[in-house]
Amino acid sequence: MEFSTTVYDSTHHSSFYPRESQAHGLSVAELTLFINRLLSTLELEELGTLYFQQLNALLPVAGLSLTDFDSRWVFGNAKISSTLIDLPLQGSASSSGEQAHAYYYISSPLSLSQREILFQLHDLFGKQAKHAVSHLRMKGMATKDALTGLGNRIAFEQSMMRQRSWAQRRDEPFSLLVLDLDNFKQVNDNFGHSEGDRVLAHVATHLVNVLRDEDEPFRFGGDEFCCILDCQTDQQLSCAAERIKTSISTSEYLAKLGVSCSLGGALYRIGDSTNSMFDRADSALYKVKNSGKNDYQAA
Ligand SMILES: Nc1nc2c(ncn2[C@@H]2O[C@H](COP(=O)(O)OP(=O)(O)OP(=O)(O)O)[C@@H](O)[C@H]2O)c(=O)[nH]1
Repeated sequence: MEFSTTVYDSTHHSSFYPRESQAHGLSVAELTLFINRLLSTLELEELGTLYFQQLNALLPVAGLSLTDFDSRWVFGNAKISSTLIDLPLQGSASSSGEQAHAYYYISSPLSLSQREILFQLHDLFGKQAKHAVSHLRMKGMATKDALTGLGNRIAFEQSMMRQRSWAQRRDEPFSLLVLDLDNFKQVNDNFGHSEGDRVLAHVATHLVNVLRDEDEPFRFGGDEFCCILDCQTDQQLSCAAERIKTSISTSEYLAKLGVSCSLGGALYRIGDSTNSMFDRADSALYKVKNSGKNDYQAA
């Protein structure tokens, strides 16, 4: 079987590809692993899973199986040879606008009818995959705050539901921090709304940078943010809060505008609803607000 090196060179993901010497006779498991790794970098796992699962299930109907092909997805253009079928996947453009293709390297000649079946299956599942991608994009838009890129209130509610059910099953608490900016209104009043927007985006970047991967920041609304944290004790929660406070208070940009932050935190208690946990953290926050701001209190 011949491999076109142009295909390898034309991708941005060459490190994910099996070396040429390994590329013959890939097992379905290896192929799936490889596809999943590639797709996970493109944030299109669902698309790939849907497409290949369904295609895989139906290929035997046509007397074919994935072991007949060395199939892979790449972005960009590739040269098509007699040993290659290139099927662009509609609606799968990457963020840079390139489209995903499924390439089938054919180890043995296909009959015309086999090719025809492959094209039809691709067409059918490609369309479904396209819908899946649109759905994911819409879901992303519905749960993201457009200004900061953080999860919005809907995402917060969803995440709290997951965390609470996990905490109940595992009997492991988690934590919630509520953060409200101090003196934010004066930025809008003195420098305009767009400067205020810049401050909100700046704070969001600080949260993303300072939190661990397993912790999640959200914009709750206005100048209020929430963080769901993998902290299981008051001490861990207080450490995380201090890290955030230090990060915000050492920003020269925010200091120049006179903006700091107040924080309230609550640890999950068995039987807590999202509201009861939020209310505890929020009352701690308002105690801080009423006693001079720019500090942290636990509930
Ligand atoms: N620029 C901008 N401002 C917003 C946005 N959403 C809410 N605001 C403004 O944020 C301000 C929030 O008010 P407060 O929290 O009372 O203001 P503050 O000065 O931080 O008050 P303290 O919390 O007591 O320090 C209001 O002026 C809102 O108009 C937004 O998306 N962009």
